[in-house]
Amino acid sequence: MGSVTDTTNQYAGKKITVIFVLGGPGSGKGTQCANIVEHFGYTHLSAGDLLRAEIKSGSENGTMIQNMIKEGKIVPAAVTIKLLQKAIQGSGNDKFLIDGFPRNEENRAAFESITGIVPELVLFFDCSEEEMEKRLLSRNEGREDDNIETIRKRFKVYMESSLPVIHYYSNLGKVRKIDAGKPVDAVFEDVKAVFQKVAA
Ligand SMILES: Nc1ncnc2c1ncn2[C@@H]1O[C@H](COP(=O)(O)OP(=O)(O)O)[C@@H](O)[C@H]1O
Ligand SMILES: Nc1ccn([C@@H]2O[C@H](COP(=O)(O)OP(=O)(O)O)[C@@H](O)[C@H]2O)c(=O)n1
Ligand SMILES: [Mg+2]
Repeated sequence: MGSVTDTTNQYAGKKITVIFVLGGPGSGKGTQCANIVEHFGYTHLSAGDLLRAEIKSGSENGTMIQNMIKEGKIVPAAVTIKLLQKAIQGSGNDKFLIDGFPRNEENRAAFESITGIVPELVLFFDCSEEEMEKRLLSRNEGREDDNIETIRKRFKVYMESSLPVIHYYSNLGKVRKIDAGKPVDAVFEDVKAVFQKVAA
């Protein structure tokens, strides 16, 4: 079941490895996860993507999720965790990058108590707000939250609620901090160095 020092997770009868990928909005989490998938065989689970898919599916939670994303707020943990559990169970893989989760203390504590899963590592993409803002404003994915008003709210939530989660894992010695302000390929060089050290 796992404890804070044991990263051998038994989940639904299977041994699995989980890496949390954290960093501010626009720090490059999704971009680097795509590279990691290609080179290291992980399955990428983006909490934001799962929530957006849930809105599109017409689920009863859809309107609530949509409103929260538009306001840059964090959706209740129970909702996001259910989506992550379904994705883990349906994947057939045993190695996961969980991108954009946990984003606050409620996410973190609920995930640990509901799933018993403890992350092997936390990749932290460290990037200046100025650079993140520039990237988000030119992301062009048609997202309802990539406008300057919502971006400012997301930065505030990041500073107040998400950074403490990174500090929590930092105190456990699990955080690998990456300078995410560099070009994509240079960031991936640093990411690769971390993954080459992760036990197979
Ligand atoms: N290192 C980088 N340098 C410049 N632009 C980047 C870099 N990494 C990602 N981007 C671009 O910035 C935007 C945000 O990246 P994304 O991976 O979606 O970040 P996140 O998932 O952390 O919000 C995208 O348009 C992406 O193409
Ligand atoms: N754990 C999470 C992750 C995302 N979200 C919501 O989804 C939005 C977009 O998350 P995302 O991870 O796709 O955003 P980026 O950091 O990739 O820009 C967040 O601002 C939250 O409103 C959430 O509520 N809980
Ligand atoms: Mg993303």
